[in-house]
Amino acid sequence: MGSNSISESFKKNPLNLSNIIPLDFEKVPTLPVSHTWTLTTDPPSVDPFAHEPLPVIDLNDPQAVTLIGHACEKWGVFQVTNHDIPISLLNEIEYHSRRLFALPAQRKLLAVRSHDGLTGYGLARISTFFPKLMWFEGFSIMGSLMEHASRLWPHDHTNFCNVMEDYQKEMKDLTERIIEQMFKSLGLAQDDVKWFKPRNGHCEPQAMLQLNSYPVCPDPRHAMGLAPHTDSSLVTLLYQSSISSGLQVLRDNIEWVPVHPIDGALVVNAGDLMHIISNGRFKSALHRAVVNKTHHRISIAYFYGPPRDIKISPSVKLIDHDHPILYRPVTWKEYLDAKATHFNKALEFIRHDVLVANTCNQS
Ligand SMILES: C=C1C[C@]23C[C@H]1CC[C@H]2[C@@]12CCC[C@@](C)(C(=O)O1)[C@H]2[C@@H]3C(=O)O
Ligand SMILES: O=C(O)CCC(=O)C(=O)O
Ligand SMILES: [Fe+2]
Repeated sequence: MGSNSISESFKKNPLNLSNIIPLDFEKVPTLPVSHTWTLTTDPPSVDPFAHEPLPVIDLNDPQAVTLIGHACEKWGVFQVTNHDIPISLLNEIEYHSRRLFALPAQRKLLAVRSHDGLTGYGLARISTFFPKLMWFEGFSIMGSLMEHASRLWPHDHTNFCNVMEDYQKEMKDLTERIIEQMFKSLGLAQDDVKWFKPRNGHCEPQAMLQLNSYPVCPDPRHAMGLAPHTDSSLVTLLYQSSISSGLQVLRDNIEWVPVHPIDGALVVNAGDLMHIISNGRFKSALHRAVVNKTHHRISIAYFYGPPRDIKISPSVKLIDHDHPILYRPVTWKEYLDAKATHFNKALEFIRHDVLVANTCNQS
């Protein structure tokens, strides 16, 4: 793979084993100190009628483009219905994810992610930035899966692999449909974002699939499922099974608002790269996942990003006297490098006006 593929970023920013290997959650009756957070994750005291609710958009709505634009400006997150992903496929991916996480810990560790790799079992990459560990285990998939899957199920991984592959194909098409609508709402046409779905098609987007598992937790108020972060992608599509909620979005920098699961709906997250292209017009929302005492929660995130070597920068159409350019061009790989060092300050690091300072630091 070329030096600008996102997996190069994981090689360059390897993790420590203690930030990869999850706890054997079934074996701990109480919350260990290593997983006890000082802040409580109490349910937000939001008056459901005090604010505009998080948008739910019917993709067949003739107004969909406008609605998506508004949702991205106000929230950076929304849910979509009528997306044409068969419910049977959503059920299947949930079934296979649950089957994976239900394996004994020792078995799962046979497929653990390497310290500089992407595919495999482990904690979230952002774990390094927090003093406490998360009540979380994940399985990341980028590119070929066979090797890891056959360690989990030596004789019986074909179904798992097929479902993961089908799901990624469907997600790619849907994500591109939604991105097209986002671009439209910004007034951008095919010619303004040439790398996106090029007609000759030799410029493949990079994407990765992440199965998230939040086991039942003995003390959810003092635990964290997935700590607050923004997604580094262009767009992330999240399927959260309707069994239990857990995803929350920070509204106006003040309060955590739950994203209630809607049967068969998908959550769309505008990522940091979309924020950059839109020159700050679209939010990439800070979100987190909390855990609970009764239900093992599963979610499946599909991160979509530009092809390697493609520099993402604010669209010239969105820059004018009143809207000066905010960010300098970055590839996804460069952005992930910045994220691996600066985490939630990565966007500040690539601000256009700090260009000189950064260049000096690197030399
Ligand atoms: C393509 C991506 C998106 C990454 C980084 C890279 C590979 C791993 C992804 C996740 C998956 C789990 C949540 C997250 C926050 C994490 O810790 O690792 C994601 C992160 C990001 O959105 O920054
Ligand atoms: O599990 C969730 O609801 C959130 C997952 C998430 O934010 C992610 O995978 O980036
Ligand atoms: Fe996320």
